Amino acid sequence: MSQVDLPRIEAAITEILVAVGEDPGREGLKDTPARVARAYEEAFRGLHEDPAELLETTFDIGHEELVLVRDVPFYSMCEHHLVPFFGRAHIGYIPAEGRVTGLSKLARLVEIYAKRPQVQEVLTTQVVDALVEHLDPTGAIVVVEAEHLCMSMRGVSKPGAKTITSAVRGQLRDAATRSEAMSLILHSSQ
Ligand SMILES: Nc1nc2c(ncn2[C@@H]2O[C@H](COP(=O)(O)OP(=O)(O)OP(=O)(O)O)[C@@H](O)[C@H]2O)c(=O)[nH]1
Ligand SMILES: [Zn+2]
Repeated sequence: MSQVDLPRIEAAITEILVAVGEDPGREGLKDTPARVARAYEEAFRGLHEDPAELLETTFDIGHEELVLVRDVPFYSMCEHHLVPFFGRAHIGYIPAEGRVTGLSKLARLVEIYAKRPQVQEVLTTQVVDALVEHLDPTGAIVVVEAEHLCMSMRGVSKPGAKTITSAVRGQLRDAATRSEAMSLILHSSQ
């Protein structure tokens, strides 16, 4: 069973359509509330996913240097306007005692926090703090670059403006290590 109250979303969307002056009974809109409910279920599914479970399995390969997965695309929903913000996340960490997680898990971790009503700064720190809490790495870094549709399609109307946020923990706060990670990340943006 879905953990999301789909009928409640459907009723709310019907109300919104009426409120903006539309006819929710017309042909093109009759399935829209149900479609939007399913789309919201997908857009907010991270609320029901557990990062502890995701990062439960680690394996020891004796690697104690930086591991960085860059250019992980994501789509999230701005919690102020409920419109998308989207871009790329870069996730790096220095494994403690050689214990690493699967590379895909780093991208899945971004998904867990992106698929929620969100602000970019919080997305960035939640991902880095989950790495620290569940992998206990020597260091961790997360950089997020995104375009916010609430700034592009409405309001200030500045399409193309990019917001960049970063969060660093542990040894990656040291200038040399941080600069190595940042140069690998920036290289990807060329
Ligand atoms: N810091 C931060 N701000 C965000 C994010 N997403 C949207 N915002 C901002 O949230 C603010 C909300 O401002 P309000 O004045 O309450 O809302 P508003 O009248 O719709 O503001 P405008 O977007 O300027 O029209 C706006 O400045 C948005 O640009 C985010 O991820 N981080
Ligand atoms: Zn917004």
